[in-house]
Amino acid sequence: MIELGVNIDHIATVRQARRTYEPDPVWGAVEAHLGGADGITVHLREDRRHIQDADVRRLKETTQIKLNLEMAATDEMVGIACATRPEMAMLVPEGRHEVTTEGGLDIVGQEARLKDVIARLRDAGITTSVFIDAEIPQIEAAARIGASVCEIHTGPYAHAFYEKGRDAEAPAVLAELQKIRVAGRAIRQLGMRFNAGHALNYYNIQPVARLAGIRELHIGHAIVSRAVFTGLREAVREMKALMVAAAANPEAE
Ligand SMILES: CC(=O)[C@@H](O)[C@H](O)COP(=O)(O)O
Ligand SMILES: NCC(=O)COP(=O)(O)O
Repeated sequence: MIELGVNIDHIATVRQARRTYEPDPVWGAVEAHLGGADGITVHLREDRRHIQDADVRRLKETTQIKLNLEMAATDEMVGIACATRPEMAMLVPEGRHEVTTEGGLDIVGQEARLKDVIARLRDAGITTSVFIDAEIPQIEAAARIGASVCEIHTGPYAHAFYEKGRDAEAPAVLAELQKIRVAGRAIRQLGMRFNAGHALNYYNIQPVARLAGIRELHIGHAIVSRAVFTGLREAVREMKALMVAAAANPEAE
């Protein structure tokens, strides 16, 4: 069964706009769970622009579904992850001036250091994931450093989909989807779990959810945006229904 991890960063973004106590991401996690989420994702950024350290601790204590902590591969973040022990930690690249994550992690260029980070997380009992572009050298490097999961960056696919008038059959969209498909095959052949995420929404989700062997999709901005108008539980329910319907007719292997 395909799983949905709901990224609740932007509940904290609204809270931090006033540096106050509401809306509370922990309430968001409960609502997402009740809407059918299989997991909760938060990105504890080095600049703490949205999610705060205390949020991660409170989520770990209260959330009854899996917690996925997105983090830069720094000593500070590894320390927080090992102390908090989320079910999964995903290494992501971070730029101080980016609005959101702009690309996948370059594992090839820093294998020895990332291998050590992955080992420290694994020794703490945390499932290790890496956020990477749909490129075979990065997938092979992920396997070499001992990652258990690869989350393929779906941003290029999502941007092509939007730019081509939300036409899922446009050649540029099909080309980006094909890169994710090929990446997924390589990830599975190397014995890792095939996840995907970034900029997925209610319109572009189904071709990705149909890919052979896809296990988990992480979606935040689109769900929290819709939740402003429908409530989070309903926004999660609608996304999960689209995913499950698509995954019921998966692509052939
Ligand atoms: C790794 C990824 O694709 C996103 O989840 C991103 O890291 C979320 O961070 P923001 O919520 O700050 O955009
Ligand atoms: N890792 C991707 C994620 O958690 C959600 O990304 P987005 O849907 O907020 O772009």
